[in-house]
Amino acid sequence: MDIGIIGLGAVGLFISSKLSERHDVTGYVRNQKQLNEIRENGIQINKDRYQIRVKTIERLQKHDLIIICVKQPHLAYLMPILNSLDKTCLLFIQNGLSHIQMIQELNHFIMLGVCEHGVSKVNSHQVQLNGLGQIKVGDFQEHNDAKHIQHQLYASDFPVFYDDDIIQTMNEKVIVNSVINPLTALFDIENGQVITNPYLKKIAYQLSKEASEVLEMNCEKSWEKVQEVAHNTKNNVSSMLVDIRMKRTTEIESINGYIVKQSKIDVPTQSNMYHLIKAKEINH
Ligand SMILES: NC(=O)C1=CN([C@@H]2O[C@H](COP(=O)(O)OP(=O)(O)OC[C@H]3O[C@@H](n4cnc5c(N)ncnc54)[C@H](OP(=O)(O)O)[C@@H]3O)[C@@H](O)[C@H]2O)C=CC1
Ligand SMILES: CC(C)(CO)C(=O)C(=O)O
Repeated sequence: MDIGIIGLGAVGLFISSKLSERHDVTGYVRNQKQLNEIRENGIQINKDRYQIRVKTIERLQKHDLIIICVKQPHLAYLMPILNSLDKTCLLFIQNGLSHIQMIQELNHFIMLGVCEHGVSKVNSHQVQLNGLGQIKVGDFQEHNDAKHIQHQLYASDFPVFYDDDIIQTMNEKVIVNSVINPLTALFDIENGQVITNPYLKKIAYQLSKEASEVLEMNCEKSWEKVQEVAHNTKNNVSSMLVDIRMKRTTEIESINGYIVKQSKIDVPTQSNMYHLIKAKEINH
């Protein structure tokens, strides 16, 4: 397949490299320095090197599939650029849920994805794989072809699965992120401490409960999932903590902000997380 990948951060670099083994991959970046470094060094994951074509975003062209791996705050900028392309398949891989509204306006076949790999960016052309997980993809609208595309993307060392209820899976993930991400970002701690510190664990439970009520999910199952992810990724630095450390805008609007906006009931712990992270962002 001819595949374009927008955003060569942790997730984009990882996906581009793995797909480049079987597909024709073009990565799109927004700064010339990163472009030069990838052209010069290729992409490095742990000790392996991969070569892909790389261009700046202004030169985006149509591909059979375009995978969008930028963070939520950067999606709005891409909307007119994507809409100027002839109709094709777009796959959005973001944490959070606020993009669901935005992408409805796109005149393309749209798929959504959930990334469960643990990857962190070492520098502009190098990522570290902390844990091989999987990617789940599903159709956003009816009559799409996510199953067919999933089949083409799948490889045993790069598992991609079809999910016939991707929104449900994204709801489950946003609950986990609404607990782990702000707590780790506020206290500058690794994921595991959210459940090993007894005081934080109480707040974590309250966050999980509020989010589950708003999204009409089973509270106990959600809490089990939060604990499972916190345990399995106990030594990870969450993506929100990475953003806070790098003094970048976080995805709080699309995670806790989304839950607060969706809520018809009072969700004080979720609302507090939202305001505390926004307060930290102001200091950047
Ligand atoms: N990292 C992880 O393990 C996981 C991440 N996710 C989710 O995946 C998404 C991506 O995360 P992650 O890869 O960690 O994020 P990163 O911040 O590492 O990467 C995002 C990349 O997008 C680039 N970018 C932003 N705007 C543009 C643009 N207009 N054109 C081209 N490139 C652009 C950024 O460029 P620049 O460097 O120039 O700013 C950056 O390289 C997020 O929603 C995240 O929550 C989900 C699961 C796990
Ligand atoms: C699951 C978790 C919390 C893993 O770090 C994540 O998705 C993130 O950091 O955004």
